Amino acid sequence: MKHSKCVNSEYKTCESSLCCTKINNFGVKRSGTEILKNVNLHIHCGDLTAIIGPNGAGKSTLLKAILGEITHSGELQFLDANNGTTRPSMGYVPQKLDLDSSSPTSVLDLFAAAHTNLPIWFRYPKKIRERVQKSLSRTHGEHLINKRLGDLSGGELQRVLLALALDPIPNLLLLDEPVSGIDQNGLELFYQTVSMLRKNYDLSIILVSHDLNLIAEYADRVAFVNNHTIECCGTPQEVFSNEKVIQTFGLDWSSRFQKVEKDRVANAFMV
Ligand SMILES: Nc1ncnc2c1ncn2[C@@H]1O[C@H](COP(=O)(O)OP(=O)(O)OP(=O)(O)O)[C@@H](O)[C@H]1O
Repeated sequence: MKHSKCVNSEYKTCESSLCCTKINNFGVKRSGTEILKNVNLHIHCGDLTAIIGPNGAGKSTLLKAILGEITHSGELQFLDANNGTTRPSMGYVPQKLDLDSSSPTSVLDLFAAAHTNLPIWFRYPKKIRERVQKSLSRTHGEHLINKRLGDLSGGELQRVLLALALDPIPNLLLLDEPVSGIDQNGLELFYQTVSMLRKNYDLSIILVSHDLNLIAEYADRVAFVNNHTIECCGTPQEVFSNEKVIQTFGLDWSSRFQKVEKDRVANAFMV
């Protein structure tokens, strides 16, 4: 079988898009141990880039380094055709959140705390409630506004955190997919929402993911993190037919992609 040759991180030239984020030569050491080295990645506006890799490969570490939450070497650039080179604004949804499930804090309180200096025993101005309602509608979570955070299901909490990360709309959205607490339907809905958001807002999205089926369906690009670096990057089809990826996940996806391509051609003739 012929495997695709993946080139570390480069897949499009920045000139082809109005903006892009460049991760240049990132390295991370924690407690004296090298977690990541020579990580290079270019993300274009409107692209959903999935980060995959085995457990402990450094996927969450990469997101935290991009956020500036942990120290790293290398640099992050945001190139915007209109504004030149700047630092991108970022939204982030973590993999897990340690919530006190007995706390009376509501979804509205959470947003108000992020957007105002008002103590939570104050009655919120109407415009705050309207802004939160609008934010939640982006992820189909309007009905959750008065719910206690501790009462939200895994999928509902994910929708609330996604809405919060999108207010205001960032240049770069970083999502660490939860590995527990969300069922398959909830995950599918999450991917559909993310996919729709990137189109509507021309957002650059980096998503750490464990669900290869959903990535194959929704991601524009995939980066495979292994042995402390990005070993392979390209379209889902390119990455899933790479030998190292097949070995790591024990899967051969080439027949699946041939079927997807056959269905696409068949559908095109039926129109
Ligand atoms: N604060 C820390 N100090 C030292 N090592 C750490 C620290 N945080 C994480 N690590 C190590 O860094 C490596 C990468 O962790 P990370 O959480 O980024 O992996 P991951 O690819 O996101 O894993 P998973 O798929 O299991 O979520 C792991 O070996 C982890 O033990």
